[in-house]
Amino acid sequence: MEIQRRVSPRFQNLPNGGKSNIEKIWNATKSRKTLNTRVSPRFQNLLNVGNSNIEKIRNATDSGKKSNTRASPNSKIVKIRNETDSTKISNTRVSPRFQNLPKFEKMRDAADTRKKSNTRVSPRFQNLPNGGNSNNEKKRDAALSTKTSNTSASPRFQNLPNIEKIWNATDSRTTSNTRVSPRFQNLPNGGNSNNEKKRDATPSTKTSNRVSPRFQNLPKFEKIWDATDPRKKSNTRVSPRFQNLPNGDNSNNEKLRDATLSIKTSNTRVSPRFQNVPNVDNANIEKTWDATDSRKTLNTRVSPRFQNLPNGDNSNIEKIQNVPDSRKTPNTRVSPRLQSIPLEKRPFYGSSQKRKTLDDSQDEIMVKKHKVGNAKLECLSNGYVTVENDEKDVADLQETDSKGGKYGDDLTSIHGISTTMAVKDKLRLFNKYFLHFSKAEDARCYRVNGSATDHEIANGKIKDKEEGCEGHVKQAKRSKHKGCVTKRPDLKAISEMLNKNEVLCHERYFGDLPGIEVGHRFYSRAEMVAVGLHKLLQKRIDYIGKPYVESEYNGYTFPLAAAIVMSGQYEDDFGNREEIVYTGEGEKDIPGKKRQFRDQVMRCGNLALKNNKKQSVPVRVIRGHKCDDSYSKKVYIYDGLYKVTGYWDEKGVSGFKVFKYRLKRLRGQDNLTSQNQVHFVRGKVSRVQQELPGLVCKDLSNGQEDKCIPVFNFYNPSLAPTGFKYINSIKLAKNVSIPPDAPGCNCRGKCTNPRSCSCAQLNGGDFPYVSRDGGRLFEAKDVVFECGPNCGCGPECVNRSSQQGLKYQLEVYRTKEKGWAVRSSDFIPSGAPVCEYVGILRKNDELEDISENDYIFEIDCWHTMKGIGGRECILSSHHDVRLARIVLFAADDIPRMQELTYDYNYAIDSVIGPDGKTKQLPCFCGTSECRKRLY
Ligand SMILES: C[S@@+](CC[C@H](N)C(=O)[O-])C[C@H]1O[C@@H](n2cnc3c(N)ncnc32)[C@H](O)[C@@H]1O
Repeated sequence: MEIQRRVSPRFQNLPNGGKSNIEKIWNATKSRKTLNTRVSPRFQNLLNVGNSNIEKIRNATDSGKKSNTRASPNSKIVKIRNETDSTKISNTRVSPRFQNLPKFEKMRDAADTRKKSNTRVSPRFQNLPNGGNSNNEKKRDAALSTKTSNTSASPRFQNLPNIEKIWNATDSRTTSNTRVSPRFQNLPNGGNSNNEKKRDATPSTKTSNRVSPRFQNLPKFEKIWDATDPRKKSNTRVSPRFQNLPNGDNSNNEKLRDATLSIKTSNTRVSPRFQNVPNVDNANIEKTWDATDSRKTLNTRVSPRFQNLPNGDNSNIEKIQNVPDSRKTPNTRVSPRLQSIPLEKRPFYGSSQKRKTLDDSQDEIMVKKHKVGNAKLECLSNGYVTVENDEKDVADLQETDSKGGKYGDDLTSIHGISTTMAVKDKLRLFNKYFLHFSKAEDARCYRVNGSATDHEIANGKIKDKEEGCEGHVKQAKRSKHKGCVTKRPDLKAISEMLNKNEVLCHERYFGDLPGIEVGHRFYSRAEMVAVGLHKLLQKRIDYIGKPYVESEYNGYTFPLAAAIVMSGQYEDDFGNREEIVYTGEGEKDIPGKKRQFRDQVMRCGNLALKNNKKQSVPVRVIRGHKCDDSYSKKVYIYDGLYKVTGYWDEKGVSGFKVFKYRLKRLRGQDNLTSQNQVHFVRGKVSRVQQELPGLVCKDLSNGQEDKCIPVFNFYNPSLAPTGFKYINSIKLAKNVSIPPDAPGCNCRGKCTNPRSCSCAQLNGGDFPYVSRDGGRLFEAKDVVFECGPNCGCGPECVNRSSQQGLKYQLEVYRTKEKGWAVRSSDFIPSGAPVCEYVGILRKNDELEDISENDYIFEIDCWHTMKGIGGRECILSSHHDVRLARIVLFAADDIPRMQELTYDYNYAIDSVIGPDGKTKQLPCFCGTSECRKRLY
């Protein structure tokens, strides 16, 4: 890049005109910082803040950070970090230990190894005679000065929290060479005379020649690296092993080596991200990062995303609880700009859940969750349904509403997280397991048949042994019929959650569930179990056989039904919007089949519904429909509370006795609308677009996409978006260039074997996507390495998931208060790539008036690498993280026609206008988590 030729004044007197690698890196880093996508893209500038349904799958924990872009509350910090760490980037000397790691790892590693290969002469020694200027001397000197620099933070960092100082000090050590070691400061001439320096250098030379037997087989560079790397605040620490040794044996080198070793042993530690994920492949990339990076100190923080994962990873939570308060929250890294803002008002780059779970009373979360179960008591004792009197229904529903919800005020939130968010989090957890088991399934299928997945088999994509293994297909079909072996990841996911007590409501209870509105869609029965809406996977009637606590149900007769599913499986079911005739359960020949083979009996669920009628206890009704979008091929919609108004028995279609129940929908509830009904039908735009009301543009992409992108404006049908040019790939400003294509993998067709695919290796030894639904991101990654132009695989390869154009039928529409927005008339599954954030890639200093520009997106993979969500950095053609593509992924399953949003997470009061005054913008996202102001 042109900018690489710029040499910092600091270094202009250095050998080679300062064009050493480090210089180039330094300059490149600066250029990285200035690179921005100035976006006037297709949807990205249309995405509004809100539900964050487009976010990184890695949860809302660290969502947002869009504010970093322009408001950039912490951009300064990010820049410092970039400056220091990015020196790593172009260091081409890579420790042999890491040569097989992805380039990115190498970069990181290289940063720390740069001293060993540092052929630059410390300015301090440039005047020494050649003899004193030997490379070894220089290296030793560098090592020494590096060590000492750990003891004090560069003035640049003195206002940063400790963690930052350490981090920055670590990486800034190269520049600290000019500082005088405190050891020498009292010497004549400040200890700076060359002779002194030489004298000082000599003893350390001697000691450094002594190599612990443990290290004698290591390459020399490694030894030096071990000894010199100052990550190692631990340099000053003496390993307990050595503390009692006589001084002679207690040499610094030994200590250093020991410290190094202890760092190395941390390789066996698993990144907190993975510790709780069952059977997860503990990607080397993570381990290496943990082991080699001084940012390790951050490992003590556990992302709230994972705190509720299996086993609770208590050890890490303990760590959090034990760290000083100042480090418990993301406030550990605070831009100087924000330091004057009180702690509670500082921007928080994550979900409110994260903020909450990091405080001291997080244990209450589970307690409160259990409390949700108390709702049963309240509903029952309210007796708010009377079968005879509809007016009373309304009154009772209103009464409970006015109390702040049917479950009382304390149950409208769970530890400060709205119940809506709690439900969302559970579904995210479910999806995480789902993708995990889908991934395992991919691997299993690869082992069995080389490539085909069961999903492909089930979808009929694999028909014969040419494409898949015939035996495997037959086996899959057989097991499906027997119902004995299930490979369905949704069932595995829910059993995992049940085993680990991770479902939202452990007890069943009656009435509405907080956080689940009428119209809520679930894409399998398993999801309903996860949130406690209907807790039986197989049965249609979810009932309570006897009360959990007798005293809570004075006088009520059990069993009592809590919820029923109408899935159209019963030949005798009938229902419209307000009234249902529901067939009792049992006595079918094959579970899951329709046919009755003997008389039904009045027990279990059937008896429960009868008791519901007698005691006026309402039942939740869920309507199931066929749905191609869904992995279960069904979708289940919550339709609200119904009362049982009558029951009888009759001869069913099969000639046997069946029980029938008439249920009537309680009044005063939201109705299912075209927005929340599953049978929402919108004609495919291509055919009926002319007739669609509000259509102001047939195809915003002007034919650049395979699918047209219509624009609707129901508020002003003559107003289409203006000042907008659609592009479908990043454009480069004149002075920005993209690196040459990286070498590719040697796979053919589709990449399937992670061991032989070099791109999978770059991703830590596995593919980042699961094959399901055309590729879904399995989990959030720091950087995703996709296959590129030099790879042998074809365009259908799963590791090109974000390169395959728009997969979903997007449309732009005008909102009432937020300007233009985007939604999809297709269902989007979690982890699916939605679209790329494209625009013109410019350098910072070429952006004018950024305070007035809402569409700038700073490209900086530190966001994703540090768990900041909202987007994913993708490298495909080249491997330069500074110029990664930014792709937006679905964080959750996104129902049709729901606005696509991500949380910009602006810090309140962080946006300053051109007049120097704070700018304010009310937020209209309408979510339960709304902070009321955008900024
Ligand atoms: C990147 S643009 C999004 C596209 C924008 N809606 C448009 O029509 O151009 C961000 C701007 O959208 C508007 N916006 C997005 N989300 C909003 C929200 N929740 N409340 C209010 N305004 C919002 C604000 O004007 C914000 O500055």
